[in-house]
Amino acid sequence: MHQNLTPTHPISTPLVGTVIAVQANFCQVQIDPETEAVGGKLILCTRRARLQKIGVSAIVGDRVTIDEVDWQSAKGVVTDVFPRHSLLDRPPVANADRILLVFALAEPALDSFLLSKFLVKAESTGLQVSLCLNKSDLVTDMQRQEWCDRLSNWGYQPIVISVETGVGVKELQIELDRQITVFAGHSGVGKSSLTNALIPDSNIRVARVSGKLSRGRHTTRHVQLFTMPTGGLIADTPGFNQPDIACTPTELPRYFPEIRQRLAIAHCQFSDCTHRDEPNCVVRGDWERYAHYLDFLADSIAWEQQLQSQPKLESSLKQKSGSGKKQYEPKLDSKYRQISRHTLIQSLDELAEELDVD
Ligand SMILES: Nc1nc2c(ncn2[C@@H]2O[C@H](COP(=O)(O)OP(=O)(O)OP(=O)(O)O)[C@@H](O)[C@H]2O)c(=O)[nH]1
Ligand SMILES: [Zn+2]
Repeated sequence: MHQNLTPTHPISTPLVGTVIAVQANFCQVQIDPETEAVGGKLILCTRRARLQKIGVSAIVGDRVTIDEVDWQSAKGVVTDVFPRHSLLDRPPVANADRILLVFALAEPALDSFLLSKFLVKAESTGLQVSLCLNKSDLVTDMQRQEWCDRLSNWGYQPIVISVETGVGVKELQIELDRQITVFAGHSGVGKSSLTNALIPDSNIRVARVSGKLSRGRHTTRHVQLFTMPTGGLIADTPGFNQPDIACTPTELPRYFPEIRQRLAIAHCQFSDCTHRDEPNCVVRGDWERYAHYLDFLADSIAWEQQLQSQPKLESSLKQKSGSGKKQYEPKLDSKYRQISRHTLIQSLDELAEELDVD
């Protein structure tokens, strides 16, 4: 897969791809891998003026059509942004399929309360949540098994790996095939090591460039998707590292598989049961994370009270109802900022340089 090679025969446009990096009004789009002759190529794009006028912006993960491609310079124009099937706010990622929570079995020691908090935060996105336990080389088989059994009671089947020895890494890569996965987890668990293990040599350059870009002078919050050889895309971002409980007491029970299981087979007497001290509650009981639930319930009550005392914020996404499936339309910018052609070309070239595009 070579970048910036002019195809030997005409390519019919528009082409469809995924936005893998965004900065200001520019984005890098990876053409869908199955596209004939140009699949996998990276095209640096501006947004078509019409999209800019109506304020449609593209974020990382967006599916877009591109046109007016100059194959010599690998530059083009985004002509349309497809509706999103999911939207994460922090980090801003469209169409993510799954959150992969990475924790270490040791160094740092696995803290069940912190893990629980991360899990609740991950569940609150509504995306599929998977748990990956790294550094299996630092624990005995028995310790590993104990954690797996314990987490199975929480409703999770962890994927156990060791980036150090390579155990489980290939299997994880296959598992993440054809999806957009957002990595989350606190510092030191091995997220960066895992990202490097999952990205082949040819992409390491991108990872390094990303580091440079994230320190770049125009950059505020940078997210980038990396392509794995299996075709899956991963985002390793700092956005998830504060697992604060930011949901209402009504929402909280949905984020515990144990509670979901209990409520699937029985009902509490009160439909608005908080599962704390109400009579005939089917949730309250002798299960490991019930204490965590009570703790987070107190946080969620405080969060809701704080929210109610604040002026209502405008929703950051516009939900389209229809076919029964949730869809999110790209949000409209509140302002349309006119950029001079000179600034546009200059910024495009700067971005191209930063992204290391010839
Ligand atoms: N023994 C062992 N050490 C590992 C493994 N994976 C990563 N490490 C080490 O753990 C340390 C932290 O790894 P990083 O990849 O920097 O962790 P991170 O989660 O990206 O941390 P931040 O960059 O701080 O967010 C490094 O010293 C790694 O070499 C593993 O599977 N086994
Ligand atoms: Zn109850």
